[in-house]
Amino acid sequence: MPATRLTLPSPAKLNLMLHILGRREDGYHELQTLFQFLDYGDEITFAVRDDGVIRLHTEFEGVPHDSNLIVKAAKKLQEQSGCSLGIDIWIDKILPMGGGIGGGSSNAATTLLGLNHLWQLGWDEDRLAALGLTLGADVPVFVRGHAAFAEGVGEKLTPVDPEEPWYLVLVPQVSVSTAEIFSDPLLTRNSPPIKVRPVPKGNSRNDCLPVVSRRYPEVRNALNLLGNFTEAKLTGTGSCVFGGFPSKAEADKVSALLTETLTGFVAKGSNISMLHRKLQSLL
Ligand SMILES: C[C@](O)(CO)[C@H](O)COP(=O)(O)OP(=O)(O)OC[C@H]1O[C@@H](n2ccc(N)nc2=O)[C@H](O)[C@@H]1O
Ligand SMILES: Nc1ncnc2c1ncn2[C@@H]1O[C@H](COP(=O)(O)OP(=O)(O)OP(=O)(O)O)[C@@H](O)[C@H]1O
Repeated sequence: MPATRLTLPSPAKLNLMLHILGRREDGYHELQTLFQFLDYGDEITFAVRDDGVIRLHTEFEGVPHDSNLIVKAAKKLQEQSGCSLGIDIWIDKILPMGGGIGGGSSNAATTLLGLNHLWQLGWDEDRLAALGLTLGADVPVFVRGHAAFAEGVGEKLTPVDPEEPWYLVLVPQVSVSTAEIFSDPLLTRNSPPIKVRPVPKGNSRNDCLPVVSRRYPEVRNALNLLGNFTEAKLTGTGSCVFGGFPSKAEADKVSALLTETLTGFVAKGSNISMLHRKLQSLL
């Protein structure tokens, strides 16, 4: 009997560097970025229904049911596969929204992979990643599940295996709109493309940082505080700020000092996403 119920992780990502090379005619930006996953994220439970209805039972503040990327992903997959089954969905949401750690994109990817499994569609990763890209630039890397150097708008992925340190991630209490940052006239849009592989050390800057820290004092403050202990970086368009440590104990020590005034968490960097590790264990 095939499974009819499944709980899957939906991990966060970090952008270890992010360079903006230019702007395309459709307004999207050409990037070079390095994605790594965190062993930290949401958990989504799926239960098959046979009446074709797609229902997300967990409410999101400020996100209507049909605008939720989980529901959008499920509906697109149902439409494009012609599947007559439906799904009940619940999520244990811990990832901040608008934090630059890819929560919405990750939820969409977990939904695509979870439903492909439960509905027994047999879609391969290429097809799921292509559908994912229509939902968001960050969805394909979560579908693939391997740390990657990304180009294009984030969809041309080359798997990489950077070090996997422990990270302290600070979560300033502001939601940053990705579209707002990408439309700022002061954004650097002319970084030279890196042509050498693997990406040489010294390229770890994030071109969004100056614009984000100018607009959001909370982010600037987090960067300054964490910068007293380690190199403090911005992920995506923020708001989250992170720094790497060689051990959990060291990350915990700094966390204990900083999280008196700021929210944050400690998590291990991972080159294979926990979603893929879980799916592998089901086979
Ligand atoms: C900046 C990153 O977080 C790096 O990981 C992502 O590229 C953003 O990915 P995402 O949140 O999935 O972004 P999308 O939902 O596709 O796009 C949100 C908005 O950001 C802008 N956008 C996004 C990605 C990109 N390469 N160029 C852009 O200009 C567009 O205005 C778009 O309307
Ligand atoms: N399932 C979802 N989880 C989170 N946000 C969602 C979801 N569905 C729709 N959204 C909308 O998408 C917006 C961006 O959410 P998300 O958490 O992906 O931001 P982010 O971490 O900055 O992403 P990225 O790094 O990909 O730019 C939210 O503010 C919310 O309005």
